Amino acid sequence: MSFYQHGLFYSTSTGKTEEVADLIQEKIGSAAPQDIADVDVSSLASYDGLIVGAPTWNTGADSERSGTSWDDVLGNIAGLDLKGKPVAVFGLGDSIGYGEYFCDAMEELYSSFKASGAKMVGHWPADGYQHEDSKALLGDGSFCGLPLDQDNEDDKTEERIEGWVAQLKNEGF
Ligand SMILES: Cc1cc2nc3c(=O)[nH]c(=O)nc-3n(C[C@H](O)[C@H](O)[C@H](O)COP(=O)(O)O)c2cc1C
Repeated sequence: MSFYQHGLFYSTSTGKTEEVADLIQEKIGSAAPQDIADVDVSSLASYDGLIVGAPTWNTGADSERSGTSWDDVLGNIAGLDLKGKPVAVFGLGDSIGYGEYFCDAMEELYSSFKASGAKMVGHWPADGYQHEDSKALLGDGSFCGLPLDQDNEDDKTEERIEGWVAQLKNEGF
């Protein structure tokens, strides 16, 4: 029996990231997903590990790409002390309609949590996606987290989550 407590936090505009958060919860067995809008971000420090997810909107902007409540709290998160805590990012996007900007907002979550000292886990190979480009690419052929495309590839989502969750467990999550 594990006494680790993992938190799962998301934001959404049209509900797709919330649906995916529910599926991730089912596969990993974390606590119920919470909308980051309903949370005092200082409480994030009380978890043993975090999974955090956002959609990408605000195409073409330099920052605040999620278009959701994350945009208001990422600065505060960067200032928290999450030293050594495993944190994994997922993102929702449209790899065809917005193929130059696929899941860009993942990069903003990644950078903010990384600045807090968190141990970033859950990088994911970019093979098998249809995007042209993304800020969330790390330069080594991987994304900084798990991108999911409910607009074009929802048939791949469950398998991707299962693979990612298995990887997180191998990475000490
Ligand atoms: C106006 C608009 C802008 C969008 N911009 C992007 C984008 O820049 N990059 C991307 O990957 N997806 C983009 N998308 C797709 C959404 O991220 C995608 O539909 C996502 O699943 C929505 O998640 P949500 O329902 O949780 O808000 C955009 C969608 C709309 C309608």
